[in-house]
Amino acid sequence: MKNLALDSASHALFFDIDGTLLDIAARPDDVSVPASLKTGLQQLTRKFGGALALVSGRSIRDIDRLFGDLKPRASGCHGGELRLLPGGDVFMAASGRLPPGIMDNLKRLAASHRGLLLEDKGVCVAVHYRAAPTLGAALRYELEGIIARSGEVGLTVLPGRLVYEIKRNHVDKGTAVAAFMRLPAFAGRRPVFIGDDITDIAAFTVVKREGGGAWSVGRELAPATRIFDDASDVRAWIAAEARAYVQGDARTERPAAATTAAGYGT
Ligand SMILES: O=P(O)(O)OC[C@H]1O[C@H](O[C@H]2O[C@H](CO)[C@@H](O)[C@H](O)[C@H]2O)[C@H](O)[C@@H](O)[C@@H]1O
Ligand SMILES: [Mg+2]
Repeated sequence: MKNLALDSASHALFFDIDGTLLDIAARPDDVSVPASLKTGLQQLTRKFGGALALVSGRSIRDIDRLFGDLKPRASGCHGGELRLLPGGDVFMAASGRLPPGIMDNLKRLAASHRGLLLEDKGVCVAVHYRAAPTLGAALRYELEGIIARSGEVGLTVLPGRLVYEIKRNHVDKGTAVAAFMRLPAFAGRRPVFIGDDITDIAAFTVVKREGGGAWSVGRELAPATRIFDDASDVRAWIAAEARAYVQGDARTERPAAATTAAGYGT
């Protein structure tokens, strides 16, 4: 773990989930969320005056299944869903579910290839091929064909870690970060985004434009500067930052600005 002290009064934090906070597992449901991570994120949220959000390809419903009571500010489905306030309402930044015709074709495709797993997330869908890694390029070709033949415009195939995501192309993790940065709890702060995948590059680009930090996990992902070795390295950093806050370490901490009684800004 590197020594990366951030000023909690002037930075905002954004975390990707899979591969960044959580270790990669064979299937989406196989991941585990350590209790210490939930506690650490809760403490960091207070430390940074509420300026913390999870920005994921998972749906917010799935994020809540994993993180339980935390109910953080979050974006799901690669910018397609937004929950701007902790525990608040989720609204769709992308326009509706994928058309039934496309879903039917995706189901047929998944049923005809051993090892494919369809994850229907509502405003986006993931086609996982971790159990059939050699399908990669051919699968992408098939997916682009399904979209083209549907006549639906504005959809894109986004490659991730042994997965292709089908999503609306007017939203991404960058549009999600920009939406959070307009909120009072975030405005004027320098955003730091931590992510592990090419699906995070849109967010890296936005935080760099805002004068913030783009930190990747496990590999170089321009324009990010690689900082963390893996997800356990990120979790250790969160735990250390949270510990310093709880212990009131006078050398690194300043009172968080504009927090409510619950510790969350607006
Ligand atoms: O943006 P993220 O928070 O990183 O989410 C990206 C996708 O993560 C999940 O899939 C990935 O992680 C799984 C569990 O480790 C793994 O089995 C799979 O191969 C990975 O692609 C999630 O299932 C997707 O919905 C997210 O979009
Ligand atoms: Mg990730």
